[in-house]
Amino acid sequence: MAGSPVIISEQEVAGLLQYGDLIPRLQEALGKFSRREVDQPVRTTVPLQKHNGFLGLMPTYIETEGLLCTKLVCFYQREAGSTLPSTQATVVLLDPEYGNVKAVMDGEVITAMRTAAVSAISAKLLMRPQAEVLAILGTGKQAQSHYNVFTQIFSFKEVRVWSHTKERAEQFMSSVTGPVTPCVSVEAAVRGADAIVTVTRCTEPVLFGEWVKPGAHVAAVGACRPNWRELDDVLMKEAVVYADSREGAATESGDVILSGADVFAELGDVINGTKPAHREKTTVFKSLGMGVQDAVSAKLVFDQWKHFLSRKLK
Ligand SMILES: NC(=O)C1=CN([C@@H]2O[C@H](COP(=O)(O)OP(=O)(O)OC[C@H]3O[C@@H](n4cnc5c(N)ncnc54)[C@H](O)[C@@H]3O)[C@@H](O)[C@H]2O)C=CC1
Ligand SMILES: O=C([O-])C1=[NH+]CCC1
Repeated sequence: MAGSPVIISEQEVAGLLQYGDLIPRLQEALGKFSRREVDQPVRTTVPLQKHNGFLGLMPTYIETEGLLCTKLVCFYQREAGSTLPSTQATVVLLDPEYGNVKAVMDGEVITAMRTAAVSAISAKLLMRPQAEVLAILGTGKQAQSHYNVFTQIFSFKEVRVWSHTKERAEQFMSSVTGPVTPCVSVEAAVRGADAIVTVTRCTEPVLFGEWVKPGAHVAAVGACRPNWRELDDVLMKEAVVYADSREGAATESGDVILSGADVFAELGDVINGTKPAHREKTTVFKSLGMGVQDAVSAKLVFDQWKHFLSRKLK
């Protein structure tokens, strides 16, 4: 019989989700997605014109796991200096047999951590093993989660960060626990970098191919609308381009659509061994974010939550 849904708060999700559990589950899910074992349409978006944003609906069903889930995410192009959040997300887990809601949980931590974890998987597969310098463009929530996971699983000698405002760069520097070099320009941040993460709210290119070291790996995380850009045409055309979802990139990514670049493979194809990882070349991983990533993250949270509850009741 269907019970009442449980509500899991942002603090609880943060306490229950660990990169060590998340990364292998996401890697497995990306492989399944590319083997067409997941029902997950491209995100539906409803424009919120008055507020310069979108509501994204991200349903997913993995029949073999009995996993039915949807995320609701609002994302905005905020004015410079706005203190309002640029994304707000909620994840809903359902029982596929009864159709009832099992859990409603905060989606902020899930969105921050699963996106960074997927970028880390792209770097694990596509970055040169001897990579020494990481550059992060942007200093918001995604910049923080990317800093955390990249410094946790790789050994960079230097991490550089660029922000379009000095205040945001200072805030970022004081919020992270490890060393970081602030840079005055994008060019200064990315010249000579082996890995570059773009996590800005830019709608025009901010990262130019002429500055990128040949053989570098770029995880391009922002610019999730067909007319938004973070990377220029030179970089998109020179690099081997991978995406989380080929269909998603063709529908939502301004960097892919407006540059006319080909998507060589999905990350899942590399995981499945059906497409090669061109580590020796300049690579771009175009991340749009997928419902399947939220679904497996939410299942992890819910399973952990039930585990702790049953221990408490003993
Ligand atoms: N691929 C995916 O799965 C996901 C992508 N995103 C995208 O990642 C990006 C970052 O998200 P959050 O960190 O949550 O946002 P945030 O608002 O916390 O941080 C955005 C950063 O971009 C900077 N920025 C804003 N306007 C800029 C401009 N015109 N030029 C350069 N920098 C600018 C801000 O100073 C800040 O450092 C957004 O584009 C968001 O839509 C977010 C969630 C998931
Ligand atoms: O996957 C996601 O949650 C998002 N992608 C772009 C904005 C939010």
